[in-house]
Amino acid sequence: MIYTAAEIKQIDQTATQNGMPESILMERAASAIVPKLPIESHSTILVVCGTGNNGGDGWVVARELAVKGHEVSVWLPLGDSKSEAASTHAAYASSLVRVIEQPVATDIVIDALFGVGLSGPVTGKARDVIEWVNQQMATVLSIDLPSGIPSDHALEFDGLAIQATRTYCLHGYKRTAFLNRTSPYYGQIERIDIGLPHTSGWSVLTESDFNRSLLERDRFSHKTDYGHGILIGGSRHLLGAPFLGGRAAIRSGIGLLNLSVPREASPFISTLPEAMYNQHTDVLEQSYDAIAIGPGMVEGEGMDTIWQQVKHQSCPIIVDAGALSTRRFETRGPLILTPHPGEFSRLTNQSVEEIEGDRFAVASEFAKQHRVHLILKGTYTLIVTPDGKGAVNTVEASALAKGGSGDILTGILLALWSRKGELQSPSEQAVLWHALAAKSISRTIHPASVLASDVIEELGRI
Ligand SMILES: NC(=O)C1=CN([C@@H]2O[C@H](COP(=O)(O)OP(=O)(O)OC[C@H]3O[C@@H](n4cnc5c(N)ncnc54)[C@H](OP(=O)(O)O)[C@@H]3O)[C@@H](O)[C@H]2O)[C@@H](O)CC1
Ligand SMILES: [K+]
Repeated sequence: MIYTAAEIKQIDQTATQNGMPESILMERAASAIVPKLPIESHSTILVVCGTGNNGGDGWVVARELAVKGHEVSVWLPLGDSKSEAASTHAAYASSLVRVIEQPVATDIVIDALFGVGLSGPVTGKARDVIEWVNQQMATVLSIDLPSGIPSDHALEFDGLAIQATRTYCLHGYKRTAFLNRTSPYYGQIERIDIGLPHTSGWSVLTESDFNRSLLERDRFSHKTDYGHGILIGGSRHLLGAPFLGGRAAIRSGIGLLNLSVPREASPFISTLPEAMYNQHTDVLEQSYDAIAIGPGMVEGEGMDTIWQQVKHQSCPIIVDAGALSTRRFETRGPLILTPHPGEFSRLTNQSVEEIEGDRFAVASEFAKQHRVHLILKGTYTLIVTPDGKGAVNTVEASALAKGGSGDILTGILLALWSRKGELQSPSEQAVLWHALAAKSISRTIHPASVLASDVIEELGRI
């Protein structure tokens, strides 16, 4: 689960009001973190504590490590704790550890300077403290967040934050763990359960969330059980995209596929004989289980006429690439938009920087406002439902950073949305499948060298 700072504060406050004091939550956090710390018996440890509750967590971790016999120093560069819970812990812990005035080089630095209480870019003496930590050769282990990293968005982040080796995120992840500008500071991330209830609208997708039963087939099934979709794509100069998308749809198990392509694509039809063909000028006579429109299309070239027909269908409609260029949100069935940040910038009139700096909020707001399913692509693709809730894909696959990848995702989406509503979260499963196939093929072909068609062939191998 992923939380904003305000959500964490609310959860914290509810717990406190119901008899679960912050000091106990700090105990819980520390007792869950300490066994996970990669510390050897001879390691020297410096815990850098700030004046808030993040510093309080640091104090309890320091105490526990000292009790276990480690050599622990605590540095309070910003002065004594201002929080009551942290002060209580500090009072006892300071009798067990060495409190130092000047920092010394150690093997391990535990960063408990700032957590979710940071507001805006770091000011004052803390800037020097962060720079000092970043100059050390030590393993840096951050509690909750790398200090200096904001929790929710990167819009005001000025680049000054602790570079962690590893970050232990308390209760849930923070949004900035999945933003391009801030995620590198986290190092490896690990979530720490502190026994509080989960209430977030955002979840994290990992490899284990991929539903492998997607690839199962009933021995008595028929092609119509797996859906009939149509992919409309291509333009005079972009003829490959619909074929990539169509092949991906078939490799993702679609029962029947129509490809609607421009007349100029005729020479390529023999490359995908498994599909049935239409031309863009044909009338959409049949009803389909899902429609995908856009790969390789450009505005003009009959797009408006095609859209007029498509929008009256009541099945799910996946809109990608060229078909995203104008704001078409009125459909009878579910609408699934799949923009990359540049396309999303044109849809929202916000800059790519604004989108990338605050993806979760911008994507959620847009999905709610237009009542659409949104797949905002990127290293951490967001999959958002019309209620503004969503998930972030954390299966990273650098092989997907090339032309053709989006067409493949559209094909997988078409296959999964065609399956007559039998699937839970077809968009999430499509994004995971796409990333897992790319990750899998990258084990035998270097990611720089992987072709979009290699990813398609891998879909059936994961
Ligand atoms: N439910 C949970 O998950 C639980 C979470 N817990 C922990 O509590 C942490 C949150 O603690 P928190 O709210 O006390 O804030 P925290 O991050 O320590 O920072 C506050 C300090 O930052 C300072 N400061 C602010 N902005 C600044 C700036 N721009 N530049 C410089 N300074 C700035 C501010 O200074 P002030 O404004 O007061 O002068 C204040 O001293 C959370 O991350 C987790 O570790 C657990 O303990 C319990 C359960
Ligand atoms: K921290």
